[in-house]
Amino acid sequence: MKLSLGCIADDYTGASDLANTLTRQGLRTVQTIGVPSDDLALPEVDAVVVSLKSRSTEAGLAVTRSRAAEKWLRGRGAGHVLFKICSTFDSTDAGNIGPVMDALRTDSGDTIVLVTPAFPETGRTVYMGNLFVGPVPLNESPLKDHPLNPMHDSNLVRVLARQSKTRVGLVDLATLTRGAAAVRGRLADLAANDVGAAVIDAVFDRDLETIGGVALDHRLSVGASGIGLGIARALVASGKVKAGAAATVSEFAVGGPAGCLAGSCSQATLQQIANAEKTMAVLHLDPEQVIAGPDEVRRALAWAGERISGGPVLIASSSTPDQVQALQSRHGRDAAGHAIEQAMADIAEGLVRSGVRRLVVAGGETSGAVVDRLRIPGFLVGAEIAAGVPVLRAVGAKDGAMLLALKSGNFGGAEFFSDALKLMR
Ligand SMILES: Nc1ncnc2c1ncn2[C@@H]1O[C@H](COP(=O)(O)OP(=O)(O)OP(=O)(O)O)[C@@H](O)[C@H]1O
Ligand SMILES: O=C(O)[C@@H](O)C(=O)CO
Repeated sequence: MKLSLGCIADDYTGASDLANTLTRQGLRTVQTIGVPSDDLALPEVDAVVVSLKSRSTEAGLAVTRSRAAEKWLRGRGAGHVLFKICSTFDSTDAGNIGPVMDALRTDSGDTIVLVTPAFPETGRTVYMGNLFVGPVPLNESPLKDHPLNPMHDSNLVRVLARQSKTRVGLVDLATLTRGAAAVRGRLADLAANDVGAAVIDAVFDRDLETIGGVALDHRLSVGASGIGLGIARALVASGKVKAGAAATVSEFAVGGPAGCLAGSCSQATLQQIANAEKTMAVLHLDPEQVIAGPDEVRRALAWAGERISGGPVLIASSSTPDQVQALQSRHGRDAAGHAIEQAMADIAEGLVRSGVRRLVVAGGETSGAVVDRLRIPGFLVGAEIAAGVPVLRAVGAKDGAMLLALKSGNFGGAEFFSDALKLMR
């Protein structure tokens, strides 16, 4: 297997978002959980998205894991590697986007790296280096209240410069609009001035197509699904990937009981949970009790056990920003987050033990904890539930056939949970 594109995603929902985008553009794509072991039978594919849980870990660990993934991908022939970050640039001044980018740039030998989290289909656009979420700058969006990576600066040149050892420059929309040659010229000027990373504006998919073509001159790029779309279209346009070759994923029904878990506290998820109350049984965990010990997990599993044969259930730890802040001030941000993630993984494990084979999970970190606990080594991409969220069919799972949907916190429409289950037969 010789890969046309290798991808390293810093969380699992982000990985399935990217795998979805690549598949929709015609690339045969598989999402793996971590660096695949040699005995994992992978189908013939154009792209592999290695999912890491490295967005919110200590930066050194994120670097080590990302380098191992890059080595594996290069070893399978990937000439270009995309480091997939969040379309809302989730990170702190300690990392991890800058440190991982720096390390991968050194390994790849590139003088300059293109960086853009733009993903217009989900309202993420970049102008003059400033990231917008829908109509508002990042720092005015709900991301300012993110439980792990609150974003208070929308200027990505500044944000990345605080994280990276290299100088960071900008390729603005005016340059991009003049075409690929103008972008190449600007990159050459920046590189000549010792700038190692260039944030590039993008507002429309056509901007990403230009960016994708230029990115393939290099061995590394950094961004969200939008740049993935651009690169995929460039690979197809250049004939390196045969258009429409994407494998059709088996559609056989998995059936049985279905469960949903929400650990995301994003505004979008809170609204989706409120709407789910109309169509399924919903249990709101008491986060304080989750941290106190295992009884809250037992209570949740007993509650689910009484209802699951009658229809899908949703179990949520999600709270409002004020409640999240209060909990974090009592227990610490990381300790609270970790305890709740592990409780969600315990609940997922219990649900699967009781026969659930269709599972929807909301939240990147939450999804990471759940998928790790279920020891699922990889996924093939099925139908698209919402922009950036596909149905995933597990490959090589010890529990046999299984369908999952891993929803990024901010993604999906108001009825996401029922929309997902309608497609997860
Ligand atoms: N009630 C709560 N109070 C404090 N923290 C919580 C609560 N419920 C969940 N959490 C934690 O908040 C974090 C949510 O992160 P997660 O990545 O799962 O969602 P997200 O950030 O909205 O999604 P994404 O990363 O896909 O955008 C997790 O660490 C989770 O354990
Ligand atoms: O890019 C995004 O917004 C998502 O794929 C994601 O990474 C959220 O965790």
